[in-house]
Amino acid sequence: MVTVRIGVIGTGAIGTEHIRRVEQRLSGGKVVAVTDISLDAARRCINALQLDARLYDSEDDLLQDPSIDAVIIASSGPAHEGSVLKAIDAGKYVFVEKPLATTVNGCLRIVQAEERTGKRLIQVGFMRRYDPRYMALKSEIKSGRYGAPLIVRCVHRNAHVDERYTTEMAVLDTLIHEIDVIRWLIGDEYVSVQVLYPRGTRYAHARLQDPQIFNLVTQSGVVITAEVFVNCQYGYDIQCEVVCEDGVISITVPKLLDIFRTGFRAQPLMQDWKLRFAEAYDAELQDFIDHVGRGDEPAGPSSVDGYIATLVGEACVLAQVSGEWVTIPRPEEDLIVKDSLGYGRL
Ligand SMILES: NC(=O)C1=CN([C@@H]2O[C@H](COP(=O)(O)OP(=O)(O)OC[C@H]3O[C@@H](n4cnc5c(N)ncnc54)[C@H](O)[C@@H]3O)[C@@H](O)[C@H]2O)C=CC1
Ligand SMILES: O=C1[C@H](O)[C@H](O)[C@@H](O)[C@H](O)[C@H]1O
Repeated sequence: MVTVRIGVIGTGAIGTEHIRRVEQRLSGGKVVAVTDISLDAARRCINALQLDARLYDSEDDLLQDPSIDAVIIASSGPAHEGSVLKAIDAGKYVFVEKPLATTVNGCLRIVQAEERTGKRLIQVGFMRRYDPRYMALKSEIKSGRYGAPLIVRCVHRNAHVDERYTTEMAVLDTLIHEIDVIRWLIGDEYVSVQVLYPRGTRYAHARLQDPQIFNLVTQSGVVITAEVFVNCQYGYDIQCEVVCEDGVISITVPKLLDIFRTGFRAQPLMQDWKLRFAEAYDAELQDFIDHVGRGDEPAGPSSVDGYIATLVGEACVLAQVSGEWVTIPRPEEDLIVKDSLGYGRL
């Protein structure tokens, strides 16, 4: 096992978190280079984490460094396609935050470019597949003890978002986690989607519909109701309940503490994704580093998973605009075959 030398493109919120975990918590990896479209952001990250890493003026320069084995792409979503394609061209392994790309065609360009190399290079940051609660939920469903899944109810609530967050971002920035993790949980593909807009909260800015309810149907007829509410005020609340023929299985809200005081019992709630999914982020990146360090191909969520998530996401955006039920195109047949052969399946 060699130490995987990592370059990071995008040193914002999650980029900095990923660098911190590689440097301070995980094994087998070292961040040796960083870049960001804002060099100040990259310098702040190097200083804050006291990194022994080279600052590159651009991703092009970073990707030309032959000593770099792999890159973590944690820039803003619209930038992912270009960076991933350049990284594939430079022969680097790639861990890319979701979404793989913000358009279906962009995802297909990536899948085809990766395929031309003859090996798997990409892992997508769908970390919920590595969350102990989602893993336990999947294991219970797969056991068959509860019969077939019939209905899935999800809640994805953030306390607040800022003015940059738009109605459409509720899909490729937020709901995309449910889109990926539910198809992984129940092993089924989506066929249609409808969006409902309940009465809007006064806390949402003028250009944001909030909350939103996404109703999705799968090939086997499972109905998924996913609530996205990004100004819920009280905290970061991620829920998932699977109703099966012989029982109901749901993910519990993680308990930090039980606080007792006169007349009250309270449990503090997590306020954002960093803490709620800390174990999952560590596990997904450790998995990536372990595979690359052994000379194996990444085995986590694949470029095909990223393509399918954006394909479904595009249909969700159409449903947001039309207010009608939208048919979700079937993923390209050969890609499904490849994916069904365990390509990127955990
Ligand atoms: N898996 C998860 O739970 C989470 C995933 N994300 C994803 O991670 C990505 C980044 O999100 P945040 O860190 O919250 O955003 P952020 O805005 O805090 O950071 C993005 C960084 O990328 C840089 N950047 C933008 N365009 C660039 C380009 N073309 N080249 C290089 N750097 C560029 C920006 O200057 C900024 O420093 C997004 O795709 C987001 O969806 C974010 C939060 C949680
Ligand atoms: O990927 C993420 C985070 O994991 C949160 O769940 C979302 O609410 C956020 O919008 C997104 O960036």
